[in-house]
Amino acid sequence: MKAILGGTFNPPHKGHIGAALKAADEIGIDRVHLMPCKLAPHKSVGVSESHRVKMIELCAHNNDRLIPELIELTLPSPSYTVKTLRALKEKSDDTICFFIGADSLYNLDKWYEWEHLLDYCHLVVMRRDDEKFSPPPAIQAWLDCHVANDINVIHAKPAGHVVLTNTPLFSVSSTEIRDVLAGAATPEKAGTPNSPNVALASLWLEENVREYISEHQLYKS
Ligand SMILES: Nc1ncnc2c1ncn2[C@@H]1O[C@H](COP(=O)(O)OP(=O)(O)OP(=O)(O)O)[C@@H](O)[C@H]1O
Ligand SMILES: O=C(O)c1ccc[n+]([C@@H]2O[C@H](COP(=O)([O-])O)[C@@H](O)[C@H]2O)c1
Repeated sequence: MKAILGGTFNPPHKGHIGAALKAADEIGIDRVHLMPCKLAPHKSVGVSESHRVKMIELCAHNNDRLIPELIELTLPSPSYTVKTLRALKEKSDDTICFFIGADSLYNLDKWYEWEHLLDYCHLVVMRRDDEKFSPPPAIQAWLDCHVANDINVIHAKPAGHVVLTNTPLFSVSSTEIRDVLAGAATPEKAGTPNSPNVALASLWLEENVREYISEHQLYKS
């Protein structure tokens, strides 16, 4: 069984890693593959693919439960997940558990051929915010048909189910980190080592990722 967290990872942060490892614990999988997209379908990305890959490799270097999965960089863009899953299935028959945050789940019906996602994988949903779990009606109706009430089902079946995990909340996003780093870069907002801005980036970034960002002057406004 292969667990995959797809993302833009611009930059990767401890929210991605913490939530994914807790979700993996919950479903009884040891390792999580971090899969950077080539071009996110609904986002513009200001940082090069090679920087995003390097930052993922640095995260994997820190924790042997994390493995980079770079298949989307070899596929045409944009990175539509259903196409990626098909490509993965051509390479290996492994059962795939595709991890997404609850915010991604809420928008799932906007994804390319979204109703076919479960032909190729189980979806594992990580909690993302404080609010009550409240997907829009179309997604809720779809969940009613596919949610696995017993976790063992994803070990017994090759695809077709959604697991709603109970992962702890990691209240951070790449957007917040980018904003903080861009703000800290301007003279009038320049952070001191004790400022909340710098503290937030230090708190949520892996140390070697923070060093990499600083060395390559990423996210400066
Ligand atoms: N703090 C978090 N807790 C749980 N899931 C998360 C968290 N951050 C990101 N994810 C999930 O990880 C996947 C990849 O996220 P992504 O790389 O877009 O990060 P992001 O922080 O949401 O980025 P951005 O702020 O740029 O939109 C998505 O499915 C997203 O929902
Ligand atoms: O397939 C799609 O249409 C689709 C639309 C939005 C996001 N995704 C995938 O979802 C994952 C998280 O995306 P994002 O934009 O939150 O970084 C990443 O692997 C994207 O390729 C996929």
